[in-house]
Amino acid sequence: MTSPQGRLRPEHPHSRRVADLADAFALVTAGGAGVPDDLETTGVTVASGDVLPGDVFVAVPGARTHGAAHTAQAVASGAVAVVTDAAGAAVVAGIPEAAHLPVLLVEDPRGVAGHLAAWLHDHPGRRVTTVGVTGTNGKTTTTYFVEAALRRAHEKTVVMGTVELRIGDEAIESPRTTVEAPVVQSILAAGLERGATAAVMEVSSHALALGRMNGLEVGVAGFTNLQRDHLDFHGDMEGYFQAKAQLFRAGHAQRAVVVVDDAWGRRLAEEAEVPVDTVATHVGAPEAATADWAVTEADIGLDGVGSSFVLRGPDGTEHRAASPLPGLVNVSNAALAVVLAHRAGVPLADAIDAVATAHEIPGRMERVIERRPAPDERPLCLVDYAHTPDALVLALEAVRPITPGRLVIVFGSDGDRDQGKRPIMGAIAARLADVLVVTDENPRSEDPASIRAAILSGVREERPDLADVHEATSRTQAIHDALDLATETDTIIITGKGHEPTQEIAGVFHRYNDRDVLRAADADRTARAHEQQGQHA
Ligand SMILES: CC(=O)N[C@H]1[C@@H](OP(=O)(O)OP(=O)(O)OC[C@H]2O[C@@H](n3ccc(=O)[nH]c3=O)[C@H](O)[C@@H]2O)O[C@H](CO)[C@@H](O)[C@@H]1O[C@H](C)C(=O)N[C@@H](C)C(=O)N[C@H](CCC(=O)O)C(=O)O
Ligand SMILES: Nc1ncnc2c1ncn2[C@@H]1O[C@H](COP(=O)(O)OP(=O)(O)OP(=O)(O)O)[C@@H](O)[C@H]1O
Repeated sequence: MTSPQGRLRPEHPHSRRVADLADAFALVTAGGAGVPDDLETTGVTVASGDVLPGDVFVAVPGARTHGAAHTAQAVASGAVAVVTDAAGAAVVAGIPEAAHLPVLLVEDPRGVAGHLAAWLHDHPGRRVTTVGVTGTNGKTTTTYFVEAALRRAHEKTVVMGTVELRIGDEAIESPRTTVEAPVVQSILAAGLERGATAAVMEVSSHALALGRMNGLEVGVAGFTNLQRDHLDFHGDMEGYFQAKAQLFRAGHAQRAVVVVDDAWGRRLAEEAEVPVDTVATHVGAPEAATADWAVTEADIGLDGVGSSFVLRGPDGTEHRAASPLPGLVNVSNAALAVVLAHRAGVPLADAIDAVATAHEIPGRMERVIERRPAPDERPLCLVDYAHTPDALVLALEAVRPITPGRLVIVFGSDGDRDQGKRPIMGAIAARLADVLVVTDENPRSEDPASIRAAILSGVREERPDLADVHEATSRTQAIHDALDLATETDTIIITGKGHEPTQEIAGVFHRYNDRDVLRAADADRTARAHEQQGQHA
């Protein structure tokens, strides 16, 4: 079966000789067998399940398996050659289906994969305007803000991120925040083929640590912030910072825009190897005096939801701007996006105008049910992706000012991920929300009840009597419970899963989406109300 990513490959890919690829990267063949002179390739992949006929299969050693062990599947799908390390070549030598294939040796197959793909597709990243956004929180929101601005100057754009992979209006679900390096290159190549002239992408720390950006030098790199997350992978904050910092080295970006609200951003701006625009987004903070760009005023509550703000530019000129989404964090994201898009060539006024009206960002403070008075009587219901302690604080603080009644939160915490944050998240919710419904997020291989217990231990620190604290053993039930508990003056915020289309429980991905469940629960209540009215009539 072809991976859906195949749909975002170029329809008419460059065809290049495998011998030229070997020459270009000084690759030697394992065991002395040569590369047939007329052997051509049209694609590169690191995943055997994604191979299309004509691909070079780059077999990468991983934490779980060596890609080389999956060469038979790659061959069956039409791989024409294998690039791998010595250990991989030894594995391939034992696979009869691969006996006819040239095997090219390289020390670091994962590191070279993006460069091979960039070479094959003739460096598509050099022929489109590119923006990459990294940081713990705000990547998705900022990316969509930037895309809205880029669209003022480019008819067709490419978006790659957590929510989707999209060329113009053609989108597929994204398997992760940043796809493998050869996929980045083939999507850019497909974008160019279909007339896209600009691309904006989210860049995760995993991507930087695992070479997924190799082969691409983005035009402008953006940094939002660095907060506790992914310590299971990076070990400590220093390791996490160093991974992010790679995007700001020569060869990875031409220039950068860095939010300097936190100490990590200030350090990054100092250590970056490329020209940097600094942006201070906290009104009155000391950084505002020295940053190139600064938010000098911000008012929450524009249209009852978003915020208006003033952005001072490097020449001292003040620009009136706005964020369409609630909370000061989105002022931060909007300010960063405006400067990123401007540095990527969009006139400043157009960038400001476009960002101010970029409402639709899936699962990011998404307004799913509007506040409605009786007879319907519904609370305002938001779906938000906050899944780190800092993001949770900011999300709850953003929603408090637009909540006349009680703040109701439905939340959980991921299984098989940083365990330390569970009680911290519980304590934050207990402190900043009024009513808590503790439930599951993606339990993965863990026992869901023990994850909830860890969250509840943090809740108890703040609220020993567990008043207004509920536990629901399914997320769907939790959402129904929240709707039962809330009245029209309350706000329900469902955090942690955002746009996610599935819930992973015990190794199985179930179709699940907070927004859809919320809408169904809302429709269910409406139907029940009508039924009751019918009975009373
Ligand atoms: C920690 C991490 O990122 N691991 C990635 C890493 O896994 P790994 O080194 O263990 O690789 P492996 O599974 O042993 O496989 C080795 C090689 O064999 C290949 N293979 C494997 C099986 C097979 O049948 N056929 C095949 O070809 C794989 O494609 C791979 O190239 O390399 C694999 C492919 O090369 C990735 O699939 C895998 O991402 C896993 C799925 C993952 O969950 N990554 C997450 C943590 C991630 O990257 N998240 C960030 C966002 C984080 C955030 O901000 O929230 C992201 O960018 O999405
Ligand atoms: N600039 C910011 N600073 C802190 N928190 C933020 C910021 N922007 C957004 N958030 C919070 O973090 C959550 C995630 O936002 P968003 O999806 O834009 O970030 P992300 O970096 O893409 O996260 P992920 O990589 O986990 O998808 C939001 O729902 C919001 O609550």
